[in-house]
Amino acid sequence: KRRQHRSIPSPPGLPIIGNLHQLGDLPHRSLWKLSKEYGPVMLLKLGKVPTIILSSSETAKQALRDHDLHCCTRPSLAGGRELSYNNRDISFSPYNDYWKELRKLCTREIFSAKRINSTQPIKDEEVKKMIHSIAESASRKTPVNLNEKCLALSVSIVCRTAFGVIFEGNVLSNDRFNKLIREAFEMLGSFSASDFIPYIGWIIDRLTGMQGRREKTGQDLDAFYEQIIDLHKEEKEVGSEDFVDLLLKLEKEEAVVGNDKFTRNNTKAILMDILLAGIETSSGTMTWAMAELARNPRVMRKVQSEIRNKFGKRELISLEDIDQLQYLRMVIKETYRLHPLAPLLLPREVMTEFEIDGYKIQPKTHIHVNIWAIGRDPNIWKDPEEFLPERFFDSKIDTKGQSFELLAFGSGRRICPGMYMGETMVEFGLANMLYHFDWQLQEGMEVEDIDMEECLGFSAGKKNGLLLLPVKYLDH
Ligand code: HEM
Repeated sequence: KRRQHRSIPSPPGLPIIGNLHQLGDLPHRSLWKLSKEYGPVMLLKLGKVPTIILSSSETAKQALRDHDLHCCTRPSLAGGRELSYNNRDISFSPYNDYWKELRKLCTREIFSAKRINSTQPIKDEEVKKMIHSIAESASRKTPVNLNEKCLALSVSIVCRTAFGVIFEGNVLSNDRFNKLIREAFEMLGSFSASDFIPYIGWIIDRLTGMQGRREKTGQDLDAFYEQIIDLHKEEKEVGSEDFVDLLLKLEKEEAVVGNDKFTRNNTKAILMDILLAGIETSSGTMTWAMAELARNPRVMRKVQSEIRNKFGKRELISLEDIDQLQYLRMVIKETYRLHPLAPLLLPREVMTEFEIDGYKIQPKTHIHVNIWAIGRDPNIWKDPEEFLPERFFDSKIDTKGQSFELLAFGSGRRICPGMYMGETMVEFGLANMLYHFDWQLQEGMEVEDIDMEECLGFSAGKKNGLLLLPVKYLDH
């Protein structure tokens, strides 16, 4: 009760910009350090915007479970607005009837286990292609860039299963596409002055070139969606339509979703969600897992033995097989703990006042949950900096949104709807890469030389290429 009258701990800021300068290049790390001094509920002023940072599993639980309904809308931010055709997608839409209906529709048509499992033959084909291309590098004894391999795998799986198009030879070149996705992520992840600094913020965005980059990224992505839509011009037989056909049908019928008449912009906004939310997250998780395994040869040997001893000689480790791979699952959980791809989740905005730890949180305040900090909390995890999958042995902690120690997919109403799609892609890709190849460091390199630098901004992917030498297992 006494605490209710205290103000929320808050690091001192500067006039106009408040605490913006304290975010640094890697905000999740800067905020983690600040939280050690100011505690698990911390109030920052980002320019004019009050922002709460939650850095413990207990405070995350209070916000995302106990008070989810008070804070499950999203703030409208310049980057998201530009790329989502004015928040017409799922991720950036405010909490309203449009979001509810759209999320339901996408869950039924694309995210459900039934839909995902029905696309397994496509995934089998794409994983076989990947194994084949890695095997070529193995026979030439040339290293493989795992960032690129994992990205190519998620791009081709998502483009084929969700958009019904084969990526290679049909849409953008690999290089241009990868750059575009990276740039889009940076746009969504960077703090934009116009969101936080009244009156002059938009001038700053113009002077720094931020506004120009945002518009260019928006235009390039728009051209990409046009290509996908063009590939869907021909009418298909009933029953053979894919997800894009369904969206185009909604447009044609002038369907009303929530209170919004469904137009071409709605279609494109939804394509953006799948593209940006689905590809980098899955490929980034696979890359981090491979980097950690390369740095921890004991764990690498153990996970490979599990897969190889269970299944003997196989062309492909199938999705059903993966149910038996308990240690692989632990390796993936440990990767989510240390390298969550959305380390601050997506921002939420408070709709009605509520309390966390006795502190009053006011409407319009933004909320970030620092799951990167929670993954390193020594009160929860013994030796938190160590990659130790065994910590999940006999543990009930999972990533489904009820274990607030491990929130890689978020929790509450805004939990990631693509969780099953993402998890199966990661498990399937990793199981096969680990089964078919041994992975060696390049000559002259030691495990300590593997760099673990993160990308700038809000998505914490691996910044530099992970180059490892594949050696075909069955040739041994
Ligand atoms: C390993 C893979 C993935 C990870 C780690 C991941 C993680 C996340 C996280 C942390 C959020 C924010 C949750 C919150 O704010 O509480 C999110 C939201 C979202 N994700 Fe994922 N995701 C993955 C895969 C996917 C895939 C494959 C798709 C779709 C193809 C997808 C679509 C979405 C969408 C649409 C949202 C916004 C949900 C909303 O605001 O209602 N994700 N994801």
